[in-house]
Amino acid sequence: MRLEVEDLHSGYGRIEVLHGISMAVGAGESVGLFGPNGHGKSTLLRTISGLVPVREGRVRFEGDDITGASTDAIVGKGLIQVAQASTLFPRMTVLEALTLGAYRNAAWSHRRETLDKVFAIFPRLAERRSQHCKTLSGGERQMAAIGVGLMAMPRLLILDEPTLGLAPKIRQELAHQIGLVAETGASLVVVDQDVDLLLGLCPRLYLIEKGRVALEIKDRSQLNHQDILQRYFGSAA
Ligand SMILES: Nc1ncnc2c1ncn2[C@@H]1O[C@H](COP(=O)(O)OP(=O)(O)OP(=O)(O)O)[C@@H](O)[C@H]1O
Repeated sequence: MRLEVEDLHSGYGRIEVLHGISMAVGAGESVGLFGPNGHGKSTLLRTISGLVPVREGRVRFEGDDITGASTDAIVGKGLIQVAQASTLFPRMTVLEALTLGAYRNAAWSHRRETLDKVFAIFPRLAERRSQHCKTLSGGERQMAAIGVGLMAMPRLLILDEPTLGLAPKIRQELAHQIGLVAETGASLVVVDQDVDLLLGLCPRLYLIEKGRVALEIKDRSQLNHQDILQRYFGSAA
């Protein structure tokens, strides 16, 4: 298993947000997380990445126990969480930001080949390599944020709502590109509100409700969209 999360508890101050989450991601597997707003998806991702402390439970990455490890150590192992696109370095060019993404030791010596792969997945980034990040459109900025993550040569890439706020057409383009990212061999964990998009990308999904795994969908062919809506919103509207 690339990632194993066992009975994970975490939260902020006196509030516990995750009440014992267990989940796993295999090598090269793409796993989707969805569920109502504010029920702990981002907290789960941030706890896995070491940004929020673990209170109870275990996180293992490629067999190593990384519970309580520093974010540096976690990133060093190739567990990469893509930053919010809005926090991309505004004054850097696309090329500078991408190059910075390769700072991890293991990735630096491969940065030229990796850059070619990133440009092959995201041709718009190649076209805009000299443009400042702050002048990119929302969709392009998201592509750049994922590109920066890819430059670190991730073993597992975490995407928290990559299509948030994007128009349907650009959302489709990005979904296709995330599919190409999955083909690079990196495992993916993707949170998105767009359940159709997740179903297209991820053979396995977890529904997160009230800080717990409410449902694991192992075979998407057995579940149609209506069923998910029923489960998710309490109606098949
Ligand atoms: N930095 C923080 N300090 C205190 N409480 C927080 C913090 N971040 C999140 N929370 C709270 O933790 C709970 C879970 O939030 P979280 O962002 O993990 O949910 P989510 O499922 O990712 O929702 P969304 O889809 O809206 O991002 C919410 O009640 C939220 O208000």
